[in-house]
Amino acid sequence: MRLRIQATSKPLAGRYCPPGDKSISHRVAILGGLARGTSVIEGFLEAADTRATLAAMASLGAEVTESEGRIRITGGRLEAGNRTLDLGNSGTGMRLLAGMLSGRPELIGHTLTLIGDESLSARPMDRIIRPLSEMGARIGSREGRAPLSIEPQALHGIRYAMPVASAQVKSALLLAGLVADGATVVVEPGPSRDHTERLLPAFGVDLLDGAPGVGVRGGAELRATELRVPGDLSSASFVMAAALMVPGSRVEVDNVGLNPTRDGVLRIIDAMGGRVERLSDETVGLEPVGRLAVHGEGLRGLEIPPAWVPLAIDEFPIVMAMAAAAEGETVIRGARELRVKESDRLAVMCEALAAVGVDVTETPDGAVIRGGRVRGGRVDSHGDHRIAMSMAVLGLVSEGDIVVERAQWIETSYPGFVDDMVALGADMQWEADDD
Ligand SMILES: O=C(O)C1=C[C@@H](OP(=O)(O)O)[C@@H](O)[C@H](O)C1
Ligand SMILES: C=C(OP(=O)(O)O)C(=O)O
Repeated sequence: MRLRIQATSKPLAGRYCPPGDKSISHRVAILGGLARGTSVIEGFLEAADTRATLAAMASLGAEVTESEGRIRITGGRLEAGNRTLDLGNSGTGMRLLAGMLSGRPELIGHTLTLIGDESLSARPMDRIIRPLSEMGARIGSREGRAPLSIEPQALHGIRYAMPVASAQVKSALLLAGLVADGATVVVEPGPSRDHTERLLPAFGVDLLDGAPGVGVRGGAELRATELRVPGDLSSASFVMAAALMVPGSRVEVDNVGLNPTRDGVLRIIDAMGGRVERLSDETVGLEPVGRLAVHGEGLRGLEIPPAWVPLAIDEFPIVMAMAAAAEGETVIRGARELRVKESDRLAVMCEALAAVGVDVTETPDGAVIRGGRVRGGRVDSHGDHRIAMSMAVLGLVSEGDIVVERAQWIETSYPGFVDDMVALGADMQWEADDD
């Protein structure tokens, strides 16, 4: 399916509630499946990635039911069996499950195979295989890539200094550490999202302060819990960018997660001169959540401090789209990690921006974007949800239409994206492919 976007003639306006947080939903599916009892989860993200993780836990024996917008997960009894688990497009699902499964005592003697789609099968898994193997895990791979075949083994804790800030690596090790002998401690080179650390205590697991790292001691029994998943700031950032880019817009964003380990996009918007008011702040359960008002009053280019990159790692495609619509030059450095996401996001965004007439130069670890004129044209999502949504947002301020081919990949993280944008006044429509 392709998505056609017309420049909007009127400001965007209204109140908007983002879908549930993807990172937290993955973690809740896994921890709920491990915990004894029934966990009740409100706001779980209904999207392809999180459904894949939930389905994997169900095929490992967790009971999952859904009613009245809540899911109930009854866990604590993983079933042995030789199974193939399909994680689709989801790096988080594959890496966290690999960590969780690699030491499960009830699965020793069996082999679990983790597979994914073409994009996921090209992404590096050696970053988890190496430290998990150090703990005693046995994980086969195709030269460090999926499919992964996991033969659960008794594990021992390690102290691991991570070479890159990655919440997926950190979480894979902490999940493995839940059943390892002794303490497992991870030390990051810089902060990455800390949802796993916030959730573990809610499921009855004490964290170890391994300053400057964080850890767990093996053997804790997880207990079911009730919690509400906040709205996803990464998904909301597409709508926020649209409101910032279309002059005169005012959009209120409700119930959005404001965890400081992943609010880099708010820092970037602020440094671009974008006006985002914090109307309220509260802590819902374990995570800070708030209500924001976003105003379309213009943006200017900036040099993004490399230290902010891990705090906004998934927002770079939309930041690049904002930079294209901003006045002046934006410089991105220290963002090589973007090359190993669902697509090579530096290459693909630079190609897409150039295709719609933006003056952009790709660099080995970033890009230089000179904002101003966006002519319009046809681009391909490269099977990457965030590329599709970023280019769709840019279509709102482009001279001619932007057409995004293979935009159905939006389903990966945000199936309601087009409906939400249209409800706020955007002009975008699905078109069937020609053939
Ligand atoms: O832990 C998580 O939920 C995520 C961590 C990030 O990946 P890395 O850990 O590879 O940086 C991010 O890109 C991904 O969308 C979600
Ligand atoms: C990188 C992403 O997800 P994952 O690594 O889970 O595929 C993303 O959602 O942008």
